[in-house]
Amino acid sequence: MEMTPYQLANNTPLTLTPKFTLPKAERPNLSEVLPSDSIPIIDLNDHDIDDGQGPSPLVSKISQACEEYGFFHIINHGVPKELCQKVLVVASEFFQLPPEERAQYLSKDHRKQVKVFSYYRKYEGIGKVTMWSETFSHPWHPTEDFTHLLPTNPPQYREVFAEYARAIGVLFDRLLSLISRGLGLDEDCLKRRIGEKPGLNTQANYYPVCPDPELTMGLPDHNDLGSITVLLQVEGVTGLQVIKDGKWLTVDPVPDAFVINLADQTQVLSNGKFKSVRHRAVTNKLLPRLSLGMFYNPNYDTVIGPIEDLIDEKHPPKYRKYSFKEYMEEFYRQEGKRRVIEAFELPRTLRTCFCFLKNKIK
Ligand SMILES: O=C(O)CCC(=O)C(=O)O
Ligand SMILES: [Fe+2]
Repeated sequence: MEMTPYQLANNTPLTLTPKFTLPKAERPNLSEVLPSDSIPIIDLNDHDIDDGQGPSPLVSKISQACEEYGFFHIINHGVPKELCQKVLVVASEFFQLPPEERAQYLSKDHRKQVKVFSYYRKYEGIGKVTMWSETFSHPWHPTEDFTHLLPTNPPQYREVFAEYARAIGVLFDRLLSLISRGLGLDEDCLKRRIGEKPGLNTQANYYPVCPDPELTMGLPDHNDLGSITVLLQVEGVTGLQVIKDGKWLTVDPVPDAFVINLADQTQVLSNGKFKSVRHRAVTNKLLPRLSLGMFYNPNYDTVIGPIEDLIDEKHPPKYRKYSFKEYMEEFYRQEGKRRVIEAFELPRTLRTCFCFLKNKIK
């Protein structure tokens, strides 16, 4: 049965024309992707009192997951199930609006706060290939600054989103504090280092049904930019994959869970102890998929670099200090390659020198 293709906001039908087809070497190779059984599921209700001997069982589990995977699920996270369902409904209704209604948000200008766009990658000899998805992105806090820019259709969008953002704000504080303690730091350390007035953005990714998922990608492989990401995915439709020991693993949705993934700034702040993991989203033949990421980024003026308490002779700094503005300039310079922190790595010879200078660079 022929399906009617999804109409992107720019009124292009999403079909397997060369514009949306990946060169052979870049295809997802789905038969080689492994199942996700091993990705940790962490219960936030676990025992969380430090007993004076070491971190609480909850903090130990989190820090182990951050070190080994940089990716984990959380359950019993305190965000009501109904609220998660409601936010997925309004986000998915948004993508069902007629293309001309979504088109008012179309923009390639990265400074624009509220925008609809599609990811693409440039390939040598081929040029741009557009990914099999559409993304709607906007800030999630402080709501009074941007709510008037959000859609009035679907009618509940603004209200549901504001409620979801409040709940996720509380969750971010808890996660940042658990991850900070997992690094052996005080609970406010990470949040303090990510700094004042963080850039809080959300991204709803819609992946329409694809006649041949082997030929396309929903979202190409990348690392997230900020500190941590809280991702909600619709249940029953897979698509997210992460790389572990050189192999792609699927991250199947776990009921009532969020996926937490560490992003580049946490890898740098932790001096490489905690991993920002490469991930991607593939497409599906039978069902469309929707994911909703909530991001917590430093603002442009914040200076990021390995936290001094984590540096000693055995752990010389792996990265130089940079402002988040510099990081983003590098990000845009790479045009989607998204291997940004590699540009801030210190050459090995310099790392040990920095140790001698430790007191000076504080
Ligand atoms: O759709 C997904 O599961 C992945 C989304 C993602 O990686 C992102 O928005 O950064
Ligand atoms: Fe991501």
